[in-house]
Amino acid sequence: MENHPMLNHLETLANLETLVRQGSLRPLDHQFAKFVALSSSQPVVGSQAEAAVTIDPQVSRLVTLVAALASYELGQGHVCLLLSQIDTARLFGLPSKLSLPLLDDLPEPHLWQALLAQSGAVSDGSRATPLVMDGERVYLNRYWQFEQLVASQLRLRAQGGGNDLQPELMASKLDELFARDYRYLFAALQQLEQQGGTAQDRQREVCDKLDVVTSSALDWTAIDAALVVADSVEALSVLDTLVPAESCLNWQKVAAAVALTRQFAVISGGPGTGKTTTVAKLLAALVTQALQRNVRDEQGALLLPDIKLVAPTGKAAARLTESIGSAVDSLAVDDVVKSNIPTQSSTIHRLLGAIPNRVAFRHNHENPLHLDVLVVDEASMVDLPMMARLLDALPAHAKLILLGDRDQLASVEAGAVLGDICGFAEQGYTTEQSQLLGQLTGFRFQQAQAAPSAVADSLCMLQKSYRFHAQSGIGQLAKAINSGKPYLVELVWQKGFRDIQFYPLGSESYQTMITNVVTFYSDYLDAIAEGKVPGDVLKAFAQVRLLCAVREGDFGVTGLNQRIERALTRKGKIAPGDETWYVGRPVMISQNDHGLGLYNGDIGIAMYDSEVDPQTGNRKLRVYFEMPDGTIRGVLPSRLPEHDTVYAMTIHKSQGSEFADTLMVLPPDFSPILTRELVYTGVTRAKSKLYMFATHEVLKRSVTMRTERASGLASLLS
Ligand SMILES: Nc1ncnc2c1ncn2[C@@H]1O[C@H](COP(=O)(O)OP(=O)(O)OP(=O)(O)O)[C@@H](O)[C@H]1O
Repeated sequence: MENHPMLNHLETLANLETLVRQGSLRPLDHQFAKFVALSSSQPVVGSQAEAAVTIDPQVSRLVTLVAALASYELGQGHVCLLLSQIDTARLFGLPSKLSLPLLDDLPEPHLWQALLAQSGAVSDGSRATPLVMDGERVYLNRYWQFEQLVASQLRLRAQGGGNDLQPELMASKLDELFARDYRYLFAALQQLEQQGGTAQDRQREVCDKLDVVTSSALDWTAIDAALVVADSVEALSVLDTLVPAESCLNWQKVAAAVALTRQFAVISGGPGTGKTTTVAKLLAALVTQALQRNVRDEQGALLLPDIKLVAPTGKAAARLTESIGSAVDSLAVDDVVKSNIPTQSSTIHRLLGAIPNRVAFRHNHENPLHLDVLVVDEASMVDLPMMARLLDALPAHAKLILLGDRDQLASVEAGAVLGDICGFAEQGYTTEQSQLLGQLTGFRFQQAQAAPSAVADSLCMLQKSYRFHAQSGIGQLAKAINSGKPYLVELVWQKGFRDIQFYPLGSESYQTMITNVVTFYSDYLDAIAEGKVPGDVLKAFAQVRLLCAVREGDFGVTGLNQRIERALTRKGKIAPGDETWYVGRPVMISQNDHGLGLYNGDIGIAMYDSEVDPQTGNRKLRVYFEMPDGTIRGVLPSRLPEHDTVYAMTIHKSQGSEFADTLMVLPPDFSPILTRELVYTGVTRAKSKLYMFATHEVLKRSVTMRTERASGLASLLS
């Protein structure tokens, strides 16, 4: 009886159940372990295990624990459990006195692989088992399948796509679209003249504005002589010969060329590096190519690419609609080209056809999407399951372009798809791709040292920010944070940039933070009081946000929301009384409601309806939202899906948004949630001004901590 397998399952399960009761484990993890424990009692049919081991109690005990661990890791954002990285003293993040007894008579983790292979609940993916083991990685079966699908689709699409490319036509189109614009250089030179800039300063501006890469090969005496006499933008065109195209490298042009040559491309870059501008030009090139090809369908209609634009959240989709709209507007191309580039974006959920109360979507490989080109913005927010569903629904011929910032936080749910893909960016291009890109752009490329990954030819990283110039503290701070070197971050604060302000955390600065927030939020509340339309009120609210790293406590979203609410009430800006709902209450949706078209992360503000209800003679309080297409919708509070007050929000939830004034607070005690990616994401939400409230110590430690997400995607793509 002592070695009875069920007794052992039960023992492990009982331990796991205790952890659930203590709040250390999710009920879901326990349930999954229970399910796996049952499956594990089925030996592998026809295997050696069936004959020799049948149901080894140690195996079933181990597989039960591993199932709970894999499920727990998934909850932490990891796609799989890495057996080699199991810390026996900290299972489920527990202290060692609780962790070690869970292992009891189990062997050291380096022996687990062999034991797990004997379980009926584990396979290499060739059988329908709840767990899949791939080397040292253990997956929940569905997640293994998602990863396989994403990897195989990306590998496939990264190979081709340039077959119908017309290199000469596209090369001249790219030359036109990415032609040098001397206006920026002229403006910079004028500013330098006012400041008494030197020849060295002028040289720096030329290198920066014209993307010079081989500066030593240029005749700087002749160039400077031309610069000092140039009295107009046109006069700078002498630089066409003095600074020839071969000495420059415009990465935006390269990014567009990469996307022309592949069916799958990634354009990654920090805020304001021109991802949207580049994709607008790329779409113009694709439309031009189709117009010139002049292929018609049976009805005689011209065949033009069906282009769709999407983003993971409603907010991000609304931002994309706005930014691509203005990028397309400012393109120097024919109206017929412009009019065939869509500017309306939607959410990925909407594109895939969300079905209420179901995880499945209307579109999948059996019912693919109708499109030729798909642009996905804010791709760092797309988790592994969503990427898998998107790729599954993408028609075989379609081109997929991912835009995003690889340095931002990974998706809320499991995976770091964009980060994993971009890990190959430093490998360089293959000989074949270097030649093709050279033909398309006129630039010369260094070829990859070794055989690069299957996706390396699909990647382009944009480095130069057009939003944050050299005098911008936000840009410098973001760069320093990404370097992972705290002393560089410290140096940036010391330089005294006007757009960033650091407040060492303390009771005084805490009060300053609340006072600042109240002053900033007065703008949108005054707009309501002045009877402005909901669209304007939402715009005013979107100018400011307080971002927190954590949810609970005085430095978290919940505590700060209450404090801000009280402070605004004292100021007479809002009047909540005992009511949950009051005029001016801003809320964020935390649960998708497909029927209402409201999604997790959407922000609305409560205001009175402009019309009087004929029955009551009163005006109804509604919560107004901006929809992805830019329209405004008012919803009765009672109809809203789950939501929270949103004067303060987590940095996680702020992804895909930007605010003119961003206040950011880190808790006084360090915790593993505080990472470089978190701080970088928070800082780069600020467009004009950043106010940071933190201790130097916590900020320093956060900058050195990297988010690591276990996954096998990079190895499948290598
Ligand atoms: N090559 C360029 N020369 C001058 N200005 C540029 C260039 N590329 C982009 N810009 C300008 O920089 C700003 C940011 O560009 P864009 O919106 O394309 O960047 P983005 O990377 O998409 O930004 P975000 O991170 O906000 O999505 C815009 O005002 C755009 O007009």
